[in-house]
Amino acid sequence: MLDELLKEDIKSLGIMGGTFDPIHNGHLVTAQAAAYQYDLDQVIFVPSANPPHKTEQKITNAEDRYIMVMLATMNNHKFNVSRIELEREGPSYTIDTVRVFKELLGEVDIYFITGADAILEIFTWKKAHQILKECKFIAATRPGYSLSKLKDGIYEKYRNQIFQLEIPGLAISSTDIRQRVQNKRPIKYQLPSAVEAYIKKRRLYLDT
Ligand SMILES: Nc1ncnc2c1ncn2[C@@H]1O[C@H](COP(=O)(O)OP(=O)(O)OP(=O)(O)O)[C@@H](O)[C@H]1O
Ligand SMILES: O=C(O)c1ccc[n+]([C@@H]2O[C@H](COP(=O)([O-])O)[C@@H](O)[C@H]2O)c1
Repeated sequence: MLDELLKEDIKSLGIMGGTFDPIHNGHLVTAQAAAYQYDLDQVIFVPSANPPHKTEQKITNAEDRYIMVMLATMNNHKFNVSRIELEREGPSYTIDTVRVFKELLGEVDIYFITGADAILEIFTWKKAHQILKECKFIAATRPGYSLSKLKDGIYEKYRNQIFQLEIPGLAISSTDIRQRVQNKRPIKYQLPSAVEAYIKKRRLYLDT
C-alpha cells in the first residue's frame, strides 16, 4: 500500500508526522515550505494512531483524523497520506516509520518535517539518536518556540542532520481549534474549508 503512494522516480521525500487532531493550515504551510525549500518530490503525511507523547489526553479516533488529512491534502499533487501508523499496533514510534520508508526507498533522501516544538523534544523520542543518524530533519519555525537551542549542546552533534526552515509564523494549533469549536468561536481560514465542514458534520470537538 505504501509503495503505491510513492512515485517511481522519487529522489527526495518529506515525511510530515503528526496527530492532526485536526490538521490545520500551520501543518500545510510547513509541508509546502519544506517541499519548496528542499526540492522534495513528495511529502507523505503520516497521522499517528497512538502518539507516544499524548497518552494522557483524549484523541479523536484515527479514522476521522485520517479522513481530515486526506481532505486537506487532496488538492496538492505533491502531498499524499499514509496509513502506515494506523495499521501498526502500539505506540506510533517515528523510528519504526522511518525504517519502513528507508527500506522501501533505499538511497532516497528522507527528511522528517517537524515544527519547532517537536524538534525541541526530539531527545525524549524512542531511539532519538538512531533516528537522527538515519534521517534528516527539517525544523520549521513556530510562534512561541525558539530554535536557538539547535545551536548548542547535544544538537551540535547533529548539525548536518537538522535543517532550520523559516516559515511565515502561523499561530495556529490543533489545541486552539478544538477549544474554539467547543466554545462556538470561528475556525474559518485556520484550516481548509473541507476539514471545517467535516468537523461540523461529524460533530467533533464539541465535548473535549
Ligand atoms: N503552526 C505551526 N507551525 C509550524 N509547525 C507546526 C504548526 N502546527 C503544528 N506544527 C508541527 O506539525 C507537527 C504535527 O503537529 P500536531 O499534529 O501535534 O499539531 P499541533 O497543532 O501541535 O497539535 P496540538 O495543539 O494538539 O498539540 C509537529 O511537528 C508540529 O511541531
Ligand atoms: O517516536 C517517538 O518517540 C515520538 C515521540 C513524540 C512524537 N513523535 C512524532 O512526532 C510527530 C509530531 O508529534 P505530535 O505529538 O506533536 O503530533 C508525530 O509524527 C509523532 O509520532 C514521535
